[in-house]
Amino acid sequence: MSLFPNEAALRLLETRRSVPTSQLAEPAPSDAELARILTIATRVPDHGALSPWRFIVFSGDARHQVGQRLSAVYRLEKQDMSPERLEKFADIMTRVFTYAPLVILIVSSPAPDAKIALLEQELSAGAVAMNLLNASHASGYGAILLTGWAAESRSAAAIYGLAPHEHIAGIVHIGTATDIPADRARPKLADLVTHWTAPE
Ligand SMILES: Cc1cc2nc3c(=O)[nH]c(=O)nc-3n(C[C@H](O)[C@H](O)[C@H](O)COP(=O)(O)O)c2cc1C
Repeated sequence: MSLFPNEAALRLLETRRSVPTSQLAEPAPSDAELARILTIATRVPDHGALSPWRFIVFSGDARHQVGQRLSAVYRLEKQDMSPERLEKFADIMTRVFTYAPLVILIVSSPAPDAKIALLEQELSAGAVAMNLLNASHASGYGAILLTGWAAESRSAAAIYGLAPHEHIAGIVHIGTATDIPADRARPKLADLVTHWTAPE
């Protein structure tokens, strides 16, 4: 017996693609839509039911305010860069959370003393990211998962208030797509799938 066969859901999964931040505009999901998207995002395989992830949401002015702080610590962290490059990238950091109207950090927050392997907990955070992208798509919004310095730097992590054992699994930018981007070439299944058979 199937729980919930749904051709429309399959079509939805088949059509999801990332929307570049340059094509993400207002409006963002409403608070109610966002609550539903995030609830769906948490519906993931999670060995030990640890919920080893959490979200930090940036909207409105908070996106500019965090950008100012990111830019300041970027300047401190990258003092070996040439002045021109430093200026260029520090300026980008002021804007890096403002391209889309809504930005969500997925924080991998593994339970420090759990018996479940760290990799399994981090994979669960990856599953959260994927569900978040699909739920955004199903809600009629465009989204993309990005990383980069703002996701990797420990100075940036301090700005978000991460604990030492936490990491950014991804930064998801969400908005209304101004255009439907062309799909990229997808991997050929035949290159990826083998069927194991027992040796003779
Ligand atoms: C963990 C992770 C981090 C990523 N970081 C970036 C990034 O910083 N910049 C980027 O252009 N794409 C990044 N990507 C790729 C995009 O999220 C996306 O997969 C790609 O644009 C292809 O789009 P698709 O989702 O339609 O396949 C990342 C993907 C993953 C899984």
